[in-house]
Amino acid sequence: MDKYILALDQGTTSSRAIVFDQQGTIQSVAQKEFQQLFPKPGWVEHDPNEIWASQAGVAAEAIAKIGINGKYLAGIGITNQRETTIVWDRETSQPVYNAIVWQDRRTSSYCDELKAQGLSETIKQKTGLFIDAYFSASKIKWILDNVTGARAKAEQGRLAFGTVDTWLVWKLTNGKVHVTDVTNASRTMLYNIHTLSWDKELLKIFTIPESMLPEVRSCSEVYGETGTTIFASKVPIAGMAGDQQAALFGQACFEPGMIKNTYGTGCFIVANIGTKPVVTKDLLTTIAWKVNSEVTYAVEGSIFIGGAIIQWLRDGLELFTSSAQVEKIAQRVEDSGGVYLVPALSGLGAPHWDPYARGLIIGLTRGTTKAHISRAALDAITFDVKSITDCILDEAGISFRELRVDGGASVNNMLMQLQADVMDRIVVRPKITETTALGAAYLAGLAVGYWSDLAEIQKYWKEDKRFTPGANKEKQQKQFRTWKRAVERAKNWANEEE
Ligand SMILES: Nc1ncnc2c1ncn2[C@@H]1O[C@H](COP(=O)(O)OP(=O)(O)O)[C@@H](O)[C@H]1O
Ligand SMILES: O=P(O)(O)OC[C@H](O)CO
Repeated sequence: MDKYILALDQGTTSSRAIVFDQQGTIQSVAQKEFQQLFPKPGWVEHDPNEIWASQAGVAAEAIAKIGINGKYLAGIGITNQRETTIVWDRETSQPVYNAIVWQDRRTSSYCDELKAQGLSETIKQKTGLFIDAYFSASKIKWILDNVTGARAKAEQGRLAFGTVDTWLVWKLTNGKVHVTDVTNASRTMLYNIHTLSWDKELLKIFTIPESMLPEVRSCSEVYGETGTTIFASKVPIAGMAGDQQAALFGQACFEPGMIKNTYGTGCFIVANIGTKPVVTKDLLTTIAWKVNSEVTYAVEGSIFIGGAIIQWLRDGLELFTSSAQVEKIAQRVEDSGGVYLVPALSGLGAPHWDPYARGLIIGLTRGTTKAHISRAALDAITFDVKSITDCILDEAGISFRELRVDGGASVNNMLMQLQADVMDRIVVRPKITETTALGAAYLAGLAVGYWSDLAEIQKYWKEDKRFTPGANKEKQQKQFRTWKRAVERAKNWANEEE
């Protein structure tokens, strides 16, 4: 019987497990949503034990569906929602607090203090990141400062920190292995992307004991073996990368200048910039992957609300009952009828980095219908993405020909056409849009000799549909300029005095 690779894709709203064969074809999928906890406005948490239980459950289900067990797995690749922060007791493996999710804004005012101390430039130069509550460092500090006894225990070396990749490896190996990979490390705001090490000055600033941190490894190597409970035999864990970097890998964007966008809850536009970490004004510089001891860097534009704005029209405004309906409804009108939407529901990420911005719908008249609002929401997603690709062009000097797309909302053909129009660039959707899981599978497979090299992987990338800029492009570009005025009005809203 042939062997397979299992990818564990631990996302913000669900845990997924996908079995791939040697052609990179999906053989089996299992998925489970888990609880989103919102204890206070702006706070977002997950239960780490539920993350683990759901991930372990879907792993078992995915292999059972095709009647195999661990003996038929050549390796496991892990990919994960990034930045989300878990701190646990090394002895008991029990988390000391819930996972603080990347979307959580509780540390915004602490981040303002760091900015006021003039640390922005130092942190940007060392980590490639903007000071923002998005990243792990301020979340770890919050746990140490707010959970009774946590700081003392951490100082005694009794607590471990991990992003979700680290937590899953810890659980899969029964607490034997405490590692992360360079991509996840590069999102903590504690990792120096030039020296490729935890940065002592940053650890001091955030008052985090180094003993809590995992060992940082490459994205493609054997980190350890699983226990035998789920898989009935030991399986090498051999690949690891944050989900957006894994998607870049799964999209086979191996050459500098290649670029992808994932249209999920948020939108994450990531461009391969080669082996030198260029620090730009408005984008993040991050590690794309480390394979065979070579580090590849990327610039990234992170948009916090992407497909989630469609979810909000569905669940918050109840304009329709399934996200897919937005396309038909928006098609009822020729354009948004002068309505503009700024999806700043959790502040604005790149290129504005304004945690106090809030969502806005402007240009309403008595003639406005839900079709106009639906269209304005689709436009807004493409405008946000265009803001980032403009920065990638202007600041990183990347004049890409085509944008490779994936993620849940990339199935929306109208959205993809609008994207091509406003950017005046080709948009290409591959046959397999589960690129995040595929990237993790490739990384694991390369480490265990299941695939030979990048050239082989490149061959498995197949185009599904291509969207070419059309007749509408001037109109969309004009509306993009108007939309930018709306963005200015949404900025700093939650911070303004009465
Ligand atoms: N046809 C569609 N048109 C627009 N948005 C969609 C469509 N289908 C799904 N979405 C949006 O895509 C998102 C789900 O994408 P997915 O990649 O599964 O997200 P994640 O991995 O971030 O949980 C949801 O926010 C949903 O509203
Ligand atoms: O879980 P996703 O796909 O929404 O991705 C989350 C990102 O990794 C956050 O940086």
